[in-house]
Amino acid sequence: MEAMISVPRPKNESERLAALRRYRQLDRVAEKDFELLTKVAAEICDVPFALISLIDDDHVTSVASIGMPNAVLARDEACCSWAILQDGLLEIPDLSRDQRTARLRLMTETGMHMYAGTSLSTKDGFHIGTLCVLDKKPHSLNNHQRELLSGLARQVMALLDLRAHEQMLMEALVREQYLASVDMLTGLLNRRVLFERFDAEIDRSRRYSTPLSMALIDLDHFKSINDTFGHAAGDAVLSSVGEIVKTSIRSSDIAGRYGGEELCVVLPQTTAEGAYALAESLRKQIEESMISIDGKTITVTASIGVTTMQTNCKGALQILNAADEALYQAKHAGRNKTVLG
Ligand SMILES: Nc1nc2c(ncn2[C@@H]2O[C@H](COP(=O)(O)OP(=O)(O)OP(=O)(O)O)[C@@H](O)[C@H]2O)c(=O)[nH]1
Repeated sequence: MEAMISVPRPKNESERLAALRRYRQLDRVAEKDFELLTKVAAEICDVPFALISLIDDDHVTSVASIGMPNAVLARDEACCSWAILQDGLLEIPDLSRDQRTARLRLMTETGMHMYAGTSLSTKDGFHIGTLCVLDKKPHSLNNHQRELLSGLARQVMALLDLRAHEQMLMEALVREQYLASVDMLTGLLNRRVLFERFDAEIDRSRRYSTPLSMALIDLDHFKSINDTFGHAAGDAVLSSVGEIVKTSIRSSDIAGRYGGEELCVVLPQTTAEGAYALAESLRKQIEESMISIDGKTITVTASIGVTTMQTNCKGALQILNAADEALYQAKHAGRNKTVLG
């Protein structure tokens, strides 16, 4: 048996692959809109099969199809790999009579005989995939069908562009929302979002009569850490404490940076005892942590004020004041302590 022909790569292959990556998520989305376009292609060309394929480094993946299920083929096994080598339509009226395709499993195993595929070309001219039609009977398309198939490929590309843009916008939005809500140093919520979420939790707690507690964490003698080791070291300490807090709380808890070296954890559906236990665990973890910076190891302790929302609570400020008062007592009692107010 003759060996299968290996399909040459386009001259601009690496740039072509980079262009394809801009549409990276789309090969996982078999969308109804794309399927409809394959159906239209099959109708126009009066054939039972049509596919939209994206052509990656080694594979050709059909992302939408009619008449056959979506599949992944090795690049040397796909007619589409030949189609992207040229501009315009590649038409092979009988695969068995063309030396490029006569050995393809598509032909020998599934009995496919006719192929017509047109490249999906990006605005900068890279052929990232194809819209193609197939038939088990050998035949050619007429000029009208060729023209419509090429026009339809441009519509497929326009839809791919639209989806890629939507995706980019969504990612940018998620990134913006993240940047606008997180304190970069500690990785916890910033003060504004912390208070928005805190207010919402107060409302929820009132409505459902569930407990709500909070812990205010203040690093001890932080000024002397800055003075001794430098501001960058102080930042590293804050970042490390932020990480301890982030990894110790539940996903329903809300942790934020309240002020310079003060962190705040809002604990929905948590009693005073539960909040005290969590605060103690945080305090111990902070005390035991060794923060290495520039070959030096820095240790730090924290004082924590814990409080829980009372039934007659007037709002966030009242809870914060109570936690602050408990924190003051923790500092007054010698620091590295948790006080329940
Ligand atoms: N490195 C660094 N330092 C900060 C940051 N925000 C606030 N600080 C410093 O934190 C220090 C807080 O000092 P103080 O309020 O006197 O409190 P303290 O030294 O921790 O003393 P006690 O709280 O009483 O134990 C100040 O020196 C601030 O400049 C920050 O983002 N990075």
